[in-house]
Amino acid sequence: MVGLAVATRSLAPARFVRAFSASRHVFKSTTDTSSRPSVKIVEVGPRDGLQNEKTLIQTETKVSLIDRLADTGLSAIEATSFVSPKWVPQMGDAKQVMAQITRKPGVSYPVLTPNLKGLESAIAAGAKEVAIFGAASESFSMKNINCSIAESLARFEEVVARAKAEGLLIRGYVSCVAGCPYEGKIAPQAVADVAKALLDMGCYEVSLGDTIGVGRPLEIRNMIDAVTRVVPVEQLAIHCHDTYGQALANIYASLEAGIRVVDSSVSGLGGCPYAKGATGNVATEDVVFMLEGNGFSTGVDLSKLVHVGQWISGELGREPGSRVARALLAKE
Ligand SMILES: CC(C)(COP(=O)([O-])OP(=O)([O-])OC[C@H]1O[C@@H](n2cnc3c(N)ncnc32)[C@H](O)[C@@H]1OP(=O)([O-])[O-])[C@@H](O)C(=O)NCCC(=O)NCCSC(=O)C[C@@](C)(O)CC(=O)[O-]
Repeated sequence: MVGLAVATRSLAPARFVRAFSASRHVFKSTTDTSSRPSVKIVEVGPRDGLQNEKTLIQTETKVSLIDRLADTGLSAIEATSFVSPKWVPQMGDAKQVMAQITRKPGVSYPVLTPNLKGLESAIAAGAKEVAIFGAASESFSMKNINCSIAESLARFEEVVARAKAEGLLIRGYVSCVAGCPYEGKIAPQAVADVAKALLDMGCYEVSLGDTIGVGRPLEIRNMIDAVTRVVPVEQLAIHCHDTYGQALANIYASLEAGIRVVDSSVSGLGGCPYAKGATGNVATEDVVFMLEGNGFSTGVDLSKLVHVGQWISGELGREPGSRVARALLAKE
């Protein structure tokens, strides 16, 4: 908790110092932050968080969100996606977003690219990292990217080859790792097969997405065990939606399995347009609070992050979705 306390003292308003101090007793304190293992957070709010918003959000709001997030210490911020605007209209300003953000040194701004057309646009927009996104469920793959799993992998091979030729980093996603909105339970082996295919084609990391938030810790652990038989745990990330309130528990189970990269969304924004009823990603504020209190270091300034979450929630006309933010703001 010392990392948090230090950040709070130097950067936050006095009321936050009081709020954090009041909650400090729940943590085991350590003075040596350098000895703490680090967990990388991939902030997906500007993409996964906003893609499902029904009302078109101004480009300048998206840009401001990304720039504010970069100022919290986050080192990876998924900025947008170069998908068909007919499929996801909210991401139709991907080019403008990439042109207007301030790229902070040390921060990566990955973007989603489902096909070569998206990749070429991403390259033209100056992206240095792209993400391809497959699924462990045939039905979800059809609904989300209009092709079978096998077709998607063949398509991704082309995307990866071209991206590598441009010197880009490529991240992979597997959706529906615990369940599918159309097929129900998904076998861990199906997840392992797609994850391995993505890694083999050249992804540096594969993020395991519980797209509809139905997984529970034991199921998530069994799924990770199946995946780590074919993919090194160091190359995995976990991506939890919080539909059934299991996200933090599932992340904890993933940490126990050795995963050290966690995707999350500021203020718990989000939901997938092709996964009806699924709520947002786990809130980044809640993940940071849990990790920092459990001996991990995230490099993220929680008080700044809470303010960013409060700001974007205000822009969207709703209360912050993070439990931690609500608790701290209530103390103001
Ligand atoms: C993959 C396609 C394009 C196939 O869609 P399609 O209709 O089969 O594609 P197409 O090749 O037949 O093209 C149809 C039209 O789209 C255009 N088009 C084609 N590609 C692009 C592109 N890249 N950028 C811009 N335009 C594009 C193309 O030019 C054409 O335009 P038209 O000739 O009709 O005017 C479509 O299904 C699509 O865009 N899907 C994206 C869906 C999506 O973004 N879903 C959310 C992200 S995944 C997610 O949220 C899960 C994740 C990652 O967070 C992890 C988890 O939680 O599990």
